[in-house]
Amino acid sequence: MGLALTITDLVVEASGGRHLLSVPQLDVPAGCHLGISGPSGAGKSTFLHALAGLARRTSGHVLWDGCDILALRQGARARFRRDHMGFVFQDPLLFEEISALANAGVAAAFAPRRRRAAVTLAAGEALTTLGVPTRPARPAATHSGGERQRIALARALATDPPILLADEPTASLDRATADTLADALLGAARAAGRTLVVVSHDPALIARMDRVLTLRNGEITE
Ligand SMILES: Nc1ncnc2c1ncn2[C@@H]1O[C@H](COP(=O)(O)OP(=O)(O)OP(=O)(O)O)[C@@H](O)[C@H]1O
Repeated sequence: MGLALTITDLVVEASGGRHLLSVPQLDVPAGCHLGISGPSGAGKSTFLHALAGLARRTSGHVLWDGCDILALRQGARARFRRDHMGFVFQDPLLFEEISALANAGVAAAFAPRRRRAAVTLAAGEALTTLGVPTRPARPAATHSGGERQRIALARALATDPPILLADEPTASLDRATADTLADALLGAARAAGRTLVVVSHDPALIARMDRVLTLRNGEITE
């Protein structure tokens, strides 16, 4: 099941003090599929980074089921991300020399010892569900663009995170491949009631979200 998001008085500043992002209040229920759109430079990636506690010079509150990620120290934030969040980016960011399964299960190396086998198992299951061929094993570099992005999605799902954060997940894919990835992303979110936040310029992907926020100059317009 997903986590609910509550933001109050969130401000992210540039080093000179300029406001890159300002979100006075936002409530997103658990399991919601939230789309973030807006022109280039509007603050979309900054918003996503703030949700994960990764943005610098941040003030205010970002609560996931009541836990304020901005109030946690660095180590606790990293553990919160590890235990609750899966990330997908425009670039799949794979280790090119190792297999799809080794990539999808890479979180096992960082998981608590008792969870490692489950992460590896879930990685294999996610690849199967997403239709990524894994046998015979071959380097990730030899997989197609669409497969590579689905390997990245399987990697995000292997820890069974209640929150999925995606930044332009379809931007490097052609239309048909982008639609397949969108099916996979939304299917994975829906299957486990995950809270999904997707930053995208892709109107077809954004149109499939439960709710869409448009960012302009660092401020939200619904
Ligand atoms: N550390 C920083 N210092 C100063 N300016 C920054 C910093 N990080 C981001 N910015 C600026 O903040 C604005 C928002 O950046 P952001 O990457 O969030 O935009 P975006 O909406 O995701 O854009 P795009 O769609 O092009 O990826 C941009 O003008 C960017 O140059």
